[in-house]
Amino acid sequence: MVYVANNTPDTNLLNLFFATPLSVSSRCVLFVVLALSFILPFVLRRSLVDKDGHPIPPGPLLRYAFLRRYPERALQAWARTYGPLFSVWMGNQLFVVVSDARIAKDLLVSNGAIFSSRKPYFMKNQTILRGRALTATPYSDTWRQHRRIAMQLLTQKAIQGYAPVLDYEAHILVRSLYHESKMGTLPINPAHFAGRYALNNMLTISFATRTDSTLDPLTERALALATEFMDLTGPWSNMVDFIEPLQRIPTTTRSRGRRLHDGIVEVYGAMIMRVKARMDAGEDVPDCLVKTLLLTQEQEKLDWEDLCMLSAVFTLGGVHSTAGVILWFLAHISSQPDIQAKAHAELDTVIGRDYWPTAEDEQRLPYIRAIIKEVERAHAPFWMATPHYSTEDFVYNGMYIPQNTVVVLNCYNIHHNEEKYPDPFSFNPDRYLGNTLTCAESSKLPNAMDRDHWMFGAGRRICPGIHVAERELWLAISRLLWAFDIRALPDEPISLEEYEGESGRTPMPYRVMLTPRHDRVQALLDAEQEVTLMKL
Ligand code: HEM
Repeated sequence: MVYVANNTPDTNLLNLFFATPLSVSSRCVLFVVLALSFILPFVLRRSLVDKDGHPIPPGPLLRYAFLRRYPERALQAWARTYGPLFSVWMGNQLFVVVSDARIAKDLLVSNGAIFSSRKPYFMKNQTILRGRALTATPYSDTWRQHRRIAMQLLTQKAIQGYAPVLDYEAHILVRSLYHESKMGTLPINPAHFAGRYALNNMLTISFATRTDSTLDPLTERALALATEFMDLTGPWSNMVDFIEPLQRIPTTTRSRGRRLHDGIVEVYGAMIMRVKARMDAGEDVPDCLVKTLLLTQEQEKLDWEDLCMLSAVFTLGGVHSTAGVILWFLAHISSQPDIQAKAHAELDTVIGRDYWPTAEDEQRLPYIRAIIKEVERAHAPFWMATPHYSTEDFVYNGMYIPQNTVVVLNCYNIHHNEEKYPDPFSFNPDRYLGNTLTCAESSKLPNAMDRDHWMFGAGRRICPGIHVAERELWLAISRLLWAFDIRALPDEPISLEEYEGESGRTPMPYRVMLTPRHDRVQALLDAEQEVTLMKL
């Protein structure tokens, strides 16, 4: 299994000192640099004001080099102390943390022209993605051009074109879980299945292909790259991102980043060449991202790295995130028999047992929709979205946000706001009953407090995969509920607090029992077989 995260970023000073091959003098220099980063009093906090004397938002005095595991806990504690807009220094970088929906809208949406860039993070954006792949591209004409190209495949209309594929993959997901768990008689770890589901959807959209088993080497390789990406790209888990001298020494993290870059180019480069070979041979390759990229490469002036990174980004961004929500759903619902009973009652009344939910049934199943939105709120896979970066000085409510500040959307706090979500730590789908909007529609509401949640980020950088992700989640979750009674094992409690991953979060490995709810399940599942579209 490769879906288990390998969490060893350079978040540990001792690692850095003892695991890195350095001379004594280099160690001394490193020590001084680190000591300065940690100990220096924070003159800057007091002296950093704009020309009119506005101070930066309040925040902790100590300068942090990085935040350890579960940074949302520190952010929540600081938000309580310093308020919904506070600042914190990480090494040499000023962060402003937004913990309130209204402020998020004011800054990231209404002032999107200023708050839509990306910090040139050493690990993610310079070493791994080389400033490409949309998510690493600064707010610029290049970003606009790449986003336009990507969006051609991701609009509501475009996804209608491959709706049958999404439907089929959801079928295969439930079918594989059913058969691999020996018709629900054995406990099963759903991670690899959810991963392959999301992976196949992204492979179809990007490369017009799919994997045909969890043992397929491409499944292993692509999921491993996506896992490594999530582990290496936390917004503040890598010290090397914030202490520049460290970028010049050969740390383990730096080598992992370079290897990951090379792995992405190797794997996705080879897949691009396969699509090209099919097109050159006159095959009518179905519409997909790579076909679009190859057909427009000259006109759009895309180089080889652009092709590799753009074709990889759907898989890097759209696999662990979507699979993560499915895994959080199963983890949570497996100990919620009452909620399942209500969901099953709705399914039996509206859909019946001869067939299962399709994309068209969404508005007819309000309780299932509400469960999905509640999972997205309570278990968003990114508690801090992807940080934005300011490109101009800005003053907000008397607080100065200098140019080149990292702006973090603190979804954890926003999703646990008492005013918007009473009793926020309880899992209560009822809070979303009556909400008929998609996440994309909700993100455009004028009143920030009316929005369903912020799982897909905000403003001009909002996740471009929002439509396809919503469709995937709907099909997978509504069908898992239709097919199974989902139960945790009495002696294997599932943690809803701990997780793996530094940027995207997935639950710690767990097993559940998936017991078929009725005797129509097998017949329906066996109506489809696994197919191979193209062997890579
Ligand atoms: C449940 C699933 C998903 C979640 C929770 C999610 C979440 C996010 C978030 C929080 C961001 C950052 C937004 C911001 O900067 O404000 C983002 C960006 C992005 N997502 Fe997703 N995403 C998901 C699925 C997908 C899928 C399926 C795709 C591809 C088809 C995708 C592609 C991207 C890309 C390319 C970006 C970078 C956009 C940019 O910087 O302009 N995501 N996503």
